[in-house]
Parts: sequence; C-alpha cells; structure tokens
Amino acid sequence: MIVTVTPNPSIDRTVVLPDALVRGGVHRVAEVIDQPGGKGVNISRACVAAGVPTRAVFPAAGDDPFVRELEQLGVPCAPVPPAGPVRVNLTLTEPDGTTTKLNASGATVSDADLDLLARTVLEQPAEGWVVLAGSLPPGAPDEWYADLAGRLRAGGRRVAVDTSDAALEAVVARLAPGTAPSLLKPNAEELASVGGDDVAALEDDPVLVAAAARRLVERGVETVLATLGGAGAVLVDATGAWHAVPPSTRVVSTVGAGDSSLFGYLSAALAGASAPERLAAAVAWGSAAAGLPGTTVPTPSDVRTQEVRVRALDLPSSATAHEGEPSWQS
Ligand SMILES: O=P(O)(O)OC[C@@]1(O)O[C@H](CO)[C@@H](O)[C@@H]1O
Repeated sequence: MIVTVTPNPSIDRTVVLPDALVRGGVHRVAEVIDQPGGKGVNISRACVAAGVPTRAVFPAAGDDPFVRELEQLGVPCAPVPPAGPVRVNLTLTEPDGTTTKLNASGATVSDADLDLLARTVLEQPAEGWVVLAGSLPPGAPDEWYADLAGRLRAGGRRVAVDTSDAALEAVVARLAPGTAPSLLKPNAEELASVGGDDVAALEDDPVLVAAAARRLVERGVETVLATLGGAGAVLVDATGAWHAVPPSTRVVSTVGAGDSSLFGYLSAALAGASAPERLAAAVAWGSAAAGLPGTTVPTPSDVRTQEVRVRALDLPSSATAHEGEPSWQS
C-alpha cells in the first residue's frame, strides 16, 4: 500500500504549443489538457496504473470535481474538508520537450485544517509507505512535513518525502536517526540547496550528487534518491551508492517525471527489489513519464527497465566512480 499525502493538490492545465515559445508573442495552441495533479496525487495515479494499492489524502471538499475526476480514474481518495478550490497549475510544452511551469500558490489552510489532515494521515493503514509530497499550501508552517514525518516514523511507518524550499529545509534541519524520513527524493537543485552545493556542479557529476546524498544518509535518512532529469538518478543508502542512466527518450513533458520515479522506486521496494533494482525502476518510470504529454503517468507497458544502465559508485574520501563494468545492470 502506498498512501500519498498532497497538502497542495492541483489541476494541471497543459497548453501544448505547436512551435517554440516566444516571450511576449501571441501563440495559437495545439491542445489544452486538464489533469488532476500534485505530486502525491500523481504517485497514486501511477499506483492505479500499475495495480499497487493506494490512497490519496489531500485537502478538498468531498464534492469537489477534482475528487470525482480522480475517482473516475480509479484512485481511492481521502479528501479532507474544509478546503478552498484546488489551484490550477499551468504547463507550457514546446515541440522539443521544453516544459515551462507556472504553479499557483493554492488555497489557504488553517491550523484546524492541517490538524485534521495530519490525523487522517496517521489513521491510514500502517503497512507499506506514506509519501509526503509537493509544496505546502499558504497557511501551513514550514515544519509541517518535518513534524508529520517524525510522528509517522516514531509510529514505525516508512515515510518518503519529496518537497522543496523551506519545507525541505525544515525536514533536513530536523534530521535525526529514528525520526528522519526513510527516503528523501530531491532533484539536483533541491539537494544543492540543502547541502550548500553548487547546482551546476551537481548536475554535471553523479559522484558529487552521491557525496551530497551521503551526508543526508549520515544524518539519519535511510535512502536518498536524487533525480537528475535526463542524466538519470543517484541512489545512496548505508550499503552503497549507484547511478542509473535512462534509455534514450523523446521528451514530451517533464511534469510528473519525478513523481513517477518515486513511484517506480517504491513499487520496486514493496516487491523486495535490491537497491540497484529499485534505482533502475525509478529511472525507467521517470523517463517513461517524460515521454508522455502533460501530467500523464505511464503504465507498466511504457516502462523500459531493462534498458536502464546502473553502475555502482565508489564513495570513499577519494569520491571517484568506478569506470569499469557496471556491477549490476537491469
Ligand atoms: O507546487 P508543487 O506542489 O511543488 O508542485 C506541483 C506540481 O508541479 O507537481 C507535480 C509534478 O511533480 C504537478 O502535478 C504539479 O502541478
């Protein structure tokens, strides 16, 4: 079971441009696609596509069309009232795959709303994973994820966190063995921001990514899955570090690729896969999502795990990568 928590869900409106975007220009659009989104919601949609039990917890009125839409897609939902209207996030995609995103701030939540949301999460089935994902809505304290993750971990739950900005900084500031999230899924920018690293350097070098991730593992996070877009992903846990490169992919929209990666990782973890296998699944699901329009989640038939290349990284103080044969390939 994968319970997803999306405190700031979104209707993802994708405007498909037939030509490259010109700032200040007038464009005729090829297509407009509306899909229910938000990071945790996307993971629950991937669960449904892959037949993994899930429940999506998010603030919304029970009769909100957003909930009906998700239920029609077969996603079991636990909407938590009261809540304002679900925000609309705009995506512009260009023919070369360039994806521009304009995210709204979302409906303001009160302390009482957040307490009810947290209580609903804590009442969810204990087996499997709880994923805390996306931005926090206006009104939420930066520490909301850090607090909830700590409570879930103290109750013996496995918790994955994928967030950014002040909410991520608060999670990292509170890291401690026993209450730290089981899994953190930053992208290069997020990892650089919490580790004080140079993002361009990280984007260029998986070994530097692994070194930054390992510092989080040393502070209590079991596993760090750092997603690197077209450069794949790096996985670090107490037993090692690995880098995986995706199969060649024609990028259509990168929205939700990170969410599909996280789903790939978690579903492989639930199936008892090894660390390199979990990483391969993450990269395969993420690259499959990047090849689909808007916030479309892949189905298992879109996913080419066998084409992902995984290599072990050597991370002693020398911080150099093995240049030889990969120790494992999917
Ligand atoms: O504003 P946030 O919560 O950080 O991100 C929201 C969002 O960009 O994340 C998903 C893709 O990962 C989209 O479905 C959604 O629009």
